[in-house]
Amino acid sequence: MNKYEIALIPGDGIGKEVVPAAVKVLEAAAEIDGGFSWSFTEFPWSCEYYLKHGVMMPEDGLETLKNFQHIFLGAVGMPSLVPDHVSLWGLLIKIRRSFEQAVNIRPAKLLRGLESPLRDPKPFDLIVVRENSEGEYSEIGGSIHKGMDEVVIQNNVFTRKGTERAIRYGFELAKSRRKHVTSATKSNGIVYSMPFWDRVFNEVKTDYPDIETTSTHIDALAAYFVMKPHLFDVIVSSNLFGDILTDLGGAIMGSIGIAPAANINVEGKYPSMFEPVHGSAPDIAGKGIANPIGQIWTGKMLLDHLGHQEVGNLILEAIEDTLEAGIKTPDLKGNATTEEVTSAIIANMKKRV
Ligand SMILES: NC(=O)C1=CN([C@@H]2O[C@H](COP(=O)(O)OP(=O)(O)OC[C@H]3O[C@@H](n4cnc5c(N)ncnc54)[C@H](O)[C@@H]3O)[C@@H](O)[C@H]2O)C=CC1
Ligand SMILES: CC(=O)C(=O)O
Ligand SMILES: [K+]
Ligand SMILES: [Mn+2]
Repeated sequence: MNKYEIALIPGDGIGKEVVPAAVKVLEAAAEIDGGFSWSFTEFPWSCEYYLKHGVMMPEDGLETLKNFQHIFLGAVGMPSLVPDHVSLWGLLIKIRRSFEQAVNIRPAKLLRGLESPLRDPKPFDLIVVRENSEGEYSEIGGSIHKGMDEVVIQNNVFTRKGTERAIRYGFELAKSRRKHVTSATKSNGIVYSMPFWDRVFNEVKTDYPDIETTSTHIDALAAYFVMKPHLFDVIVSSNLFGDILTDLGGAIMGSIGIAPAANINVEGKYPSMFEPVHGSAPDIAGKGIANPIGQIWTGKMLLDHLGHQEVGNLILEAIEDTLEAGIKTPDLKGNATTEEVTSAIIANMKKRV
C-alpha cells in the first residue's frame, strides 16, 4: 500500500484553519479508497516563526522539505507583523523557485449549488497555467537617491526556458480537454517581453496542429472572464497576469475562498506544492468562518496528481452536494463555520460510497 509523505505548512492567518480542515478530508479520502495512506508532518514556518527566529524557515528548511513527496501549504503573510515581500519571498516564493515549481495550475469552474456573482452565466470550466518561476516576480532591480530624486527600477525576466515550459504545459493539458489554448499577452504596451512571449507561443503552437489557439491582451481577457468565461479552456499566462486572472477566476465562481491551485515541478525532481489561490485573509482569521473549500479542492488536486482521480472526483462531488444543501461560509452568503462545511463534505463523501 502506498504511503504518501506530505509536508504540511499551514502558514499564517486562515491557513492555520483551512489546512487542518482539508487534512480531515484527505484522511477520509484515504479511508474510503483503502488503497493508500498519508503520513503528514507539520512545520510551523510562518510570520510568527519569523518574529521568534528572524527567518521564515530554518536555514536547512529546503533540505528538510526535499525529503517529502509533496507539500500542502495554506497561505503565507501577516502584513501587520512582517512586510509581505519579506514573508512571501522567505517562504512561499522561495519554495516555488528552489523546487522549480515552474507552473501554477489554477482551475475555475461553475459549481453545482453555487451562485456565481455573474448573472445567468453559461457553465464554464477553465484552467489557467501560470508561469511560476520568473516574469514580473523578480528580484532584479534596485533604487538610487532619496526624496524627490528617488528612482526605483524593477526588471521583469522572461527566459526562453521558462516561457516555453509554461506554454508547452498548457498545450499538453489542452490535449486532454477541449483542445483550445488562449495566450494572455500585452504586446501592444510592453515592447520586449510580451512580443517575445507571443513569438514563443506561436512557435510552440506549430507542434500542436490539433489545438485551436487565440491570443488575447490581458485587459480584454479580464473583461471576457466576466462577460463570457465559458469561451475558455486552457489559458497560458505570465506570472503576474496569471496571479490577477486567477483571483478573478475565483470571484466568478463565487468566492476566492474556493479557488484551488497546484505549483508543479514538471520533471518530478522536487516536491510539488499544493496551496489554494487565496491568501491568509487577516480580516477574518481566527473567527472560524474561513471557507475551507479552496484548500479542500486543492487536496483533490494533490490526489489527482498522485493518480487517485476517482476519490479526488468524489471530493468535488461532495463539495457540490454540500453547497447544494446550502451549507456555506459567510463569503458565500451562508452562515456555516469552517468546521460545519468540512464535516458536511466528509459526510457527503461517505453518503456517495
Ligand atoms: N499564496 C499565498 O500564500 C498568498 C498570500 N497572500 C498574503 O495574504 C495576506 C492577505 O492578502 P490579501 O490581499 O488580503 O488576499 P486574501 O486572499 O488573503 O484575501 C482577500 C479577500 O478574500 C477573502 N478570503 C480569502 N480567502 C478566503 C477564504 N478561504 N474564505 C473566506 N474569505 C476568504 C478575505 O477575507 C479578503 O477579504 C497578505 O499577507 C498577502 O501577501 C496573498 C495571496 C496569496
Ligand atoms: C502571491 C500570490 O498572490 C500568489 O501567488 O497568488
Ligand atoms: K495560498
Ligand atoms: Mn495571488
